[in-house]
Amino acid sequence: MSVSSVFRSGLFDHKVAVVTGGGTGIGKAICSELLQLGCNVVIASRKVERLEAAAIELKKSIPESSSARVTPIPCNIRNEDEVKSLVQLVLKQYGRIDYLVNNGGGQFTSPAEHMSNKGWKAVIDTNLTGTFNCCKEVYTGWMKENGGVILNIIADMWKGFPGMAHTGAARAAVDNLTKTLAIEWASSGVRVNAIAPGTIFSRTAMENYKDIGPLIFQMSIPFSPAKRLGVPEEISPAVCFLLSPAASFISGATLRVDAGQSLYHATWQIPDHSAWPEAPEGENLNALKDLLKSKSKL
Ligand SMILES: CCCCC/C=C/C(=O)SCCNC(=O)CCNC(=O)[C@H](O)C(C)(C)COP(=O)(O)OP(=O)(O)OC[C@H]1O[C@@H](n2cnc3c(N)ncnc32)[C@H](O)[C@@H]1OP(=O)(O)O
Ligand SMILES: NC(=O)C1=CN([C@@H]2O[C@H](COP(=O)(O)OP(=O)(O)OC[C@H]3O[C@@H](n4cnc5c(N)ncnc54)[C@H](OP(=O)(O)O)[C@@H]3O)[C@@H](O)[C@H]2O)C=CC1
Repeated sequence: MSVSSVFRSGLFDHKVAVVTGGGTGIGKAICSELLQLGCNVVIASRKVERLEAAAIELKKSIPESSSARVTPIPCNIRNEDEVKSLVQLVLKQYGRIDYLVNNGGGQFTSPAEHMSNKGWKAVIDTNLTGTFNCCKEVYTGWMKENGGVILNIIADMWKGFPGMAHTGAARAAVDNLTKTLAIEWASSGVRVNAIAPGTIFSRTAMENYKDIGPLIFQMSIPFSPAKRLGVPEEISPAVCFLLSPAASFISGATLRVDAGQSLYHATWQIPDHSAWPEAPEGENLNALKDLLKSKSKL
């Protein structure tokens, strides 16, 4: 099926997507695009006021000719009971869940040695366990019998994630979970994929890092081959593609939407030091020492 026919033919009409963190940043751009395509959207996250304000804003973007609706449902994805209740509420209201986008998540910056156990757990519970909770409840509640598509948002953790060890570990785990679920749930007709964004600017993403937010986003620019930051509207088309029938043979894949950032420099600076263990004695080490001596004479 060609991409143009998918996006023109109303294949998202009357479908239902649950998007965690759908009221801000990347999630909001995904919802906006799905609504444009005729899909009903449920946005789920913790901060009720912000969620409801986002739903009002998103409603305004729905074309008059469209029957698509947006529904805010408060939910902390870390809490299994709240996720169960989210799925039940969506099924009660809409009677189906065609798409799950696990976008809700985040972290704080800290060297690993200074992370408290509580902080580590908060990030693992949010990004790994929260994603698992949503996948499991949507699968058992609907997709097991009816099929569907799951899309997990992860991060550029391919070279480790110095400064954010908790999220690096959680996102790498979700990358692996994506592959496992793609196989375990294939026989239900469920496709499971992930997207790993590069550094994506939005006001809400920046504000999460408080005073250092503007600095860390600005400092990221030289580390992108694009020499600019991405914006949420550069992630949402890839999400819609992977949800759509145009991706009907894609499962267990992680798509990097990062302008090549993951192939380029790492941001973490390693200071000069002499703490590394010595290389073994021998002719190669002697030759290396000779090289360094001659270099120091230059
Ligand atoms: C430019 C670089 C970009 C890198 C690429 C990635 C970018 C993004 O992902 S941008 C999106 C950012 N958005 C978010 O992060 C939103 C969601 N984030 C959160 O909700 C928090 O960061 C959270 C995951 C840690 C959850 O926080 P919260 O609900 O407040 O959790 P707790 O109250 O249970 O706190 C638990 C515990 O966590 C530690 N902690 C939290 N924040 C910090 C911090 N800023 N610095 C150090 N430690 C932190 C702390 O131990 C907390 O316990 P208490 O000390 O008892 O409060
Ligand atoms: N911006 C970037 O550079 C990158 C972002 N990402 C990831 O993309 C996703 C979206 O981030 P982005 O839009 O940039 O940033 P935002 O901070 O705008 O979005 C994070 C969203 O997650 C929701 N959320 C956080 N914790 C929970 C929870 N426990 N339960 C339910 N919802 C939760 C937040 O809502 P609330 O606080 O109301 O719960 C918020 O809507 C996140 O997972 C992020 O880590 C990945 C790579 C890069």
